[in-house]
Amino acid sequence: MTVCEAPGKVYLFGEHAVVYGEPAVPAAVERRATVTAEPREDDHVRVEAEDLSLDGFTVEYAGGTSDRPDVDVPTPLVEAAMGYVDAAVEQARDAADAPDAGFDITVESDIPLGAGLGSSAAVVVAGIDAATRALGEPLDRRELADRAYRAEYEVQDGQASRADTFCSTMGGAVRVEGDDCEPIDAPNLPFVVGFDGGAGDTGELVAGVRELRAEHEFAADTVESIGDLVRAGEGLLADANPERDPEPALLAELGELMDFNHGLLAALGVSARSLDAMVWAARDAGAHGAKLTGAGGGGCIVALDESDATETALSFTQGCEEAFRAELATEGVRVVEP
Ligand SMILES: Nc1ncnc2c1ncn2[C@@H]1O[C@H](COP(=O)(O)OP(=O)(O)OP(=O)(O)O)[C@@H](O)[C@H]1O
Ligand SMILES: C[C@@](O)(CCO)CC(=O)[O-]
Ligand SMILES: [Mg+2]
Repeated sequence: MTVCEAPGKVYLFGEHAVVYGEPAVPAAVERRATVTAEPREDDHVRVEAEDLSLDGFTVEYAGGTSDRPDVDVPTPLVEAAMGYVDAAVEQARDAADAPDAGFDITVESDIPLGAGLGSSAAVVVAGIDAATRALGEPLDRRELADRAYRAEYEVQDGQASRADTFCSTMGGAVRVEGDDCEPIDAPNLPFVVGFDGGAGDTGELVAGVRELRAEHEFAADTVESIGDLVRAGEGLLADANPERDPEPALLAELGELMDFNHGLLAALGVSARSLDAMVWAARDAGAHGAKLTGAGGGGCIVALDESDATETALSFTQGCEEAFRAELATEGVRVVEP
């Protein structure tokens, strides 16, 4: 039995635009998915997902092979819930040249699903790492990140960038532009997260932006403007001393870019009333900046505030179900039990 865990992430800048080749800067945070992989004698995949909630109810089931004969939940829901785990297992089988390898998989996670904190990427990264190690074929991090990206790309029908999975694999802050993925040195930024208790479907939200971008040149220009904003932000990070707490002036400039990024994402149709309410509550409380994080449509915002004011304000904001400080996860995917 092998146990691996991988972190979720927040986007400082660049979600959605990164799907179209613009740069993005996500940062891993200490909310993790833990996957246990135990090889089986047969070719079945049995999955127990303890922390799985879909559309307001919890799905708990044990899955057989991909047609899952022994679950009592309608197949489309099961496929929606377990698509990422299935894709991770397929990548592990391919990497180990073991097409009929069976596994008992357990997934536990403290990353809210569909909330913009990269739960899918963390599950896929930890799942591939645990399954390949269980087969005696551990992957180096670059191949692991690449295979995890291919898994998300498949599940999301081609609507995925490398950003989430590279960030969850490597930890820390990273810069992704197309196939160019690199860790970057960044100061430990004071992230505060607000969670509305809801969720958005990444594949659907990305598809919506793709359609808008194809239909209107101004939407394509908006995506390019996010890229310009990200390049400005990474320039600020490059000039900062990663060993020291960020200067107030840096936080103010980063926060201004975050505010602008949120506005552009809202123009692309991926914000929501609850996200806007939390963003404005954070700003009114004195946050340097605030924006939705991830695919949007519901879920989480991320703000910069070294004080407790934003976390307190969010906790009293109607529509905010949870507010918490998100510590930078400097370590990416790691082995809990070899
Ligand atoms: N604990 C878990 N157990 C099993 N599957 C999970 C778990 N957490 C997430 N998933 C899978 O990931 C899906 C959510 O992924 P999705 O990309 O839509 O949102 P996200 O990754 O949380 O947010 P974002 O992609 O915007 O950062 C769930 O529907 C489920 O298929
Ligand atoms: C919306 C998106 O940019 C981030 C989702 O967390 C999709 C992706 O990059 O795969
Ligand atoms: Mg995701």
